[in-house]
Formats: sequence, structure tokens, C-alpha cells
Amino acid sequence: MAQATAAPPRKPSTSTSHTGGRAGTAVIGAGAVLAGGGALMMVGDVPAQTVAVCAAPPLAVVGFARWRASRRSRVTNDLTQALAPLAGAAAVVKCSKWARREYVDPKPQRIEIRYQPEARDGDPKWVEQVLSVVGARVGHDYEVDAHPSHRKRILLTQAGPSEKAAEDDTPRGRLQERAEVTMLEMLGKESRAKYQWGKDENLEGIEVRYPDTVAVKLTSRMKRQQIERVVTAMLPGRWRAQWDLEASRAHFELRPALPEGVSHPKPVITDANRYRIPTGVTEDGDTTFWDLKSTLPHGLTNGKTGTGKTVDIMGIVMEFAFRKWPCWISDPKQIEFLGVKKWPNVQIVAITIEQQMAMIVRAWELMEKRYTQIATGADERDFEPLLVVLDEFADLRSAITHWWAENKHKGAPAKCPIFGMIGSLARKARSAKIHLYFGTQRPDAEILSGEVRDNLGFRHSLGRLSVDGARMMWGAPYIGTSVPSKIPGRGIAMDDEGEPVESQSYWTPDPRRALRDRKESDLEILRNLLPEEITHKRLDIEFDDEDAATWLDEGGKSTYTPWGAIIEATFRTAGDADEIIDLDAEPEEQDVADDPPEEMGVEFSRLDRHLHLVTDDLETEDDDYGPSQNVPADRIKDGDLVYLDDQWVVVECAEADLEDDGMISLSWRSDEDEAGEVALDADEVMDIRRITEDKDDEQN
Ligand SMILES: Nc1ncnc2c1ncn2[C@@H]1O[C@H](COP(=O)(O)OP(=O)(O)OP(=O)(O)O)[C@@H](O)[C@H]1O
Repeated sequence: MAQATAAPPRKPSTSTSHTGGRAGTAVIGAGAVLAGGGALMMVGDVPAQTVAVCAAPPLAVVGFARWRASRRSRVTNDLTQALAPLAGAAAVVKCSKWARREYVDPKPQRIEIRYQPEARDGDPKWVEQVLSVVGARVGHDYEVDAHPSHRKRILLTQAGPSEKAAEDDTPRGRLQERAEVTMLEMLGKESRAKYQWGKDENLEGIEVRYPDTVAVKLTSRMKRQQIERVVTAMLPGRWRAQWDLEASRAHFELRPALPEGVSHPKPVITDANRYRIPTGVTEDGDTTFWDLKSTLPHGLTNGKTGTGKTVDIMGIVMEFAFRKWPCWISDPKQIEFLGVKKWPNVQIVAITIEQQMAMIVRAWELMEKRYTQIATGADERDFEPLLVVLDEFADLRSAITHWWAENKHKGAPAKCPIFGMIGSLARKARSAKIHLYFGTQRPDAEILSGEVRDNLGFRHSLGRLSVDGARMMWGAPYIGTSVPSKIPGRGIAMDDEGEPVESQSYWTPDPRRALRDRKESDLEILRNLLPEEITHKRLDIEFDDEDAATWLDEGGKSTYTPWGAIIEATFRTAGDADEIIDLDAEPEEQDVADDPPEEMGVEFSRLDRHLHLVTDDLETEDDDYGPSQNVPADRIKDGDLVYLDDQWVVVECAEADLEDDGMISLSWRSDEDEAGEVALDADEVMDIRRITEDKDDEQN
């Protein structure tokens, strides 16, 4: 259930007010919206003649506010003309406080006339004549509220209470009016809506029929999402819609909230789901899958440090291993996958740069071999899927580039051949059933364009994206930009139709930490994920050193090159390949639990140490937002942080208010997934922080 918490109260120094129509009460952001049935009520307050009066086609999907303003200014102009003989040709008429929901035939509740000196306001009949002209033109009786004749002004108000205004001047009436204005604005003035109310007068659903002229424009998913976001900015709670495009209907409903943690469930493998790797859940409780049978064979998780990338990939590794398929992992940070070193069917956890390069070469060779087998009659359906994880891919790529600069031999190409192999794996590995899974800190231009991007069947972004990141990952500047940043595992994944949905990825514990902390609930999750048997034994990668006899040619001359050593690396079944992790062992019996790599006797190259430093720096970096700055509310953008009620919240959608001219409606989410709405005067100065784009681009 979406937490539509009360919008933060205004800062004392500002004129921020909760939206809620002209009365300015807290209709918007009025607290959590509860589930439950509610009465269906027809509103349809725009009379049928709307259609006839406004013969002009709807301007666009957005057009109601302009249309309403033009009808109001028509009344003002009409009055100005009609009053000219009494008030003077240059008299100024100002109408305000328009009666609620009278869009076709608008009536101001206040009229101010600034008349010219030549007006005969000394004549007792003059005021009567003015009232009579105004009454006839507007279609309602008015009375004099004030007449400071020395200032040549007369102020009129509607005689008697406006029935409609009185009838609707309740929180529910005002909210309904706001919802109605929103629907008319977004879906055309001929649309008709029914409103569904829950307990405590909470608006819970809106059923709308819209005209075909609008339907044509809604074929664009982006347009539909934009409408859902504007509705979220205008009304309490976070909204989405089910669109029935054929019937020109939409059902708006409150988004259910996602849980903060979902334990990785025990896999139950069937023929139907064997090739569908579950990764988490959506707000509807549906499972998100990486579908290995999709035409695009590879996957990617993107997320800044701490957002849950490793946990996510760990879950994928365990699902592969459980299916008895081999997993090869490149772990440039050298400790992320230490915990699965002794996990059955995890064959390789490559931590030095040389091991990582050798692993990629080996995957490429396997692919070439499988292609040859297909060419000579093998059936690719008989191949077993292989998972190749390339975590921290941007770091890996720059480490390979550095390594090549230091180690390439005379006559070697300028670019390390590994990159060609990765490209080739990206393009061709589908038939060979070799599935690459990339982990990256940021949406990376080089990954997300070209052959790798073109072959990503599953994408997952964790944490909050910048506008550019959202464009790169999801092709839309707002998807993922308001994801709560303090809920690890929260992000955007692809649903079964390949569309981005907010999701919570499974909590898959790191066995190393679970054993160290003896956390029984985590150990239980891991016991459920532990494969029943070892089908693929652990491999050690061995490199012949420079003075090995292997490198001597017939003439006794050394042919050794560092690159040669990598491509000739031997993959040997590890001496301890039959040992598997013991999830019931006491901590001291476990040798995988605590040891950082240095203490395992692994010799690190200079470059590996460099890599350590690079990644450590990344871990301590602050957020990606620039310093606080003051801007008027109408310059606040989606994705900005804005300071409301002593906390920074992220703007989900900021839009000119559809009901109140001169106001900005803004929906927000906090780091902990509270949500609310607030209305601000357009010129009100607010503290904001804007994301700084994107250090990553400099690297690439
Ligand atoms: N899906 C999840 N559910 C619950 N908690 C999670 C989830 N994912 C991550 N966490 C929590 O967040 C912490 C950081 O997660 P993780 O190590 O996966 O982040 P990361 O993005 O890989 O960061 P880094 O790049 O620094 O390794 C975990 O130790 C865990 O406490």
C-alpha cells in the first residue's frame, strides 16, 4: 500500500500550502489512503452542452485549463464592453473567485470595476444600472460589497451563497473537484469520470471514459505514464492506471506499496520455469524474471555502491547453480563473491586481473567450440547454460586497458583483444547458451550502447537514477528517478512484457557474512538455495611463468608474453573441488568466512592494488547531488531533491497546478519511501539540490 503520508508542513519562512482547492486546506497529502470498497459516484458535472459549445477539437490531451481560462476571459471581456457606456471606455473589469465546477458558463463570485472619471457615479441610479448590466450578462444577481467612489472603484459580490460552492465545500467535495479538473485536463473535456471513495473519505479509484479523439494520443506508453504522474502530483497518494485502449477507458488506482525486504524463496524448478531466473517482486506481488529463452541472452544490473547489486547478482548465481548449471564470476573488488567460492557449481571466482581475463578468453573459446559443434551437427538445445558474471564492468574494462598498456607485446594491436571477445560473446553467445551478466555502478554509455546493450534481454537498475541515467537505462527521463534511496534492493526491473516496473529484488545473503554472523534466518534462506549436488567442479586457473619450458620454441628461444600466458592459462579441477560450504559449521571451522584475499596468500599485481584503491574511493563518495541552491518553485524539476519539513525529499513530479493558476503541484518521495504532495506558489523560493551528471561519462 502506498504510503501517501501527509505532506510536510510548510517551512515557517515560506508560503507553501497543501493543495486542496482555493480553501487551502490539507486535502492533498491528507494521510495514508486505505484500501477497501467505496461508493461509486457519478460526477460528470460538465454538462452535455460542453461538447456543442466547444465545437473545437480538444487542443491536445492537455488543454482543459486553457479552454477554461478562455471561457473566463470571455466573460470578463463581455462585461468590460457592456459596462463601457456606464464606466467609461477605458474602465478595467476584474473577475475573481470563480464558482466551482461551472466550466461552461463560468460565474465570478467577485467583480471589481475601476471606472473612469467621466462615469456618472454621483447619480443614485448609476449603481442600479451597473448591477443590472452585470446581472444580465453573467446570469446571476450581484450586490455591492464596497464602493470607494473617491478611488473610482466598485466591488460586487454574488448575491446569496453560491449553491454549488456551498454544497461542495467539504474536503471530499474539494478533492472531487480537483480530481475532476485533473481528469478533464488530462483526458479531454468530454471525458466522464466516476469516483470511488474508501473509508475516511479517501479517494481510492477513478473510472474514466474518454473520447476517441484523446484515445488516439494515448497509444504512446510514455504519454500514459506522464498522465499517471500528473495525477499523482495533483491527488493524494501515488497513482497508476489500467488502460483499456480499445474501449477508451481507464481505471486509476492507488499503487500498492512494495515490501522493504523479500527473502529469496526456495526454487521449485519445473519445465515451465527452468529458463526463467527469478530476481524479485513487483508492487503487484508478481515475480520479475530474467528469461534465458528471450531472443536477447544477456542481463545487467546497474546500481551505485550499496544499492544491492552484489546481493542481486548473488541471487542470480544461486539460481543458476541450483539448476545444476556452471557459474563463472569475475569479481574485480575481490571480496564480493568470496562467499560463493565453495558454493556447488560455482566453478570460478576470478579475482586477479589475469584470472578475469583468462576466464573471459575461456568463455569465448567455449562459445567458438560450441559453434563448431553446431556446424558439425550438434543440437544447441543439448548445451547447458553457462553464467558468466562480469561485475563492476566499468572497473574491469579500465583495468584491462591499463593491463594492456603495461603488458602488450611488440606488434600487438592497440586495443586488448579481450574487448573483441566480449563483443563477440555479446553478439553470438545465444546459440552457445553462454549468458553474460553485467554489474555496473552507473548506466555506462559504452555498455548501454552498441552490441552489449543490443543484446540485453534483462535490465535492472537499483537505487535512484539521474535523469540521464533514466534515459539511458529505460529510454524515459523519469523512470527510476524517484526510487527511495535508502531501501537496498529497490529499483526498476523488466516485467514479462519487457516494460520497466518498480521492484524489490530478493534478499540473498552472502554465505560468508551469514556464517560469520550466524544469522539463522539468513542461513535458512541459503540452505534452501544450496544445490543438491556438485555437477560442475571448482576450477583453478594456472599460468605458466616466464621461465617455464612451455615457452621455448624449437630453437630454444623464449616465446613468452604476458598475453600469451593468459590465453594459454590452464583450467584444472581444484584440489579441494569436492569440498562444499557447510552452512551448519561453527564459524571457526569455516575458512571462507572471514578471510580477506590478502590473507589467502593470493599474490596481487600492482594493478589489482590500484583497483582496490579505486573502488575504496567509490565507497566513500557522497551522493551525486550538487550543493543546495535557491530556485522558485516553477523551476523545480522532476528528480530534484527539495527541502520540505526538515528533510530532503525527491520530486516525483512537479507540474503547474491544473486547478489553481500560479501554483505548482509537486509529488515527492522520501529516502524511506514515504510519499506526499504539496502545492507551492510558483514564485516561492525553495531549497533544492540537483543531480550532477555524470562523472562516469568522463571515464569513458
Ligand atoms: N535485496 C535486498 N534486500 C535487503 N537488503 C539488501 C538487499 N540488497 C542489499 N541489501 C543490503 O544492502 C547492503 C549492500 O548491498 P550490496 O553489497 O549488494 O550493494 P552493492 O550495490 O553491491 O554495493 P557495492 O558496490 O559497494 O558492493 C547489503 O549488505 C544488505 O545489507
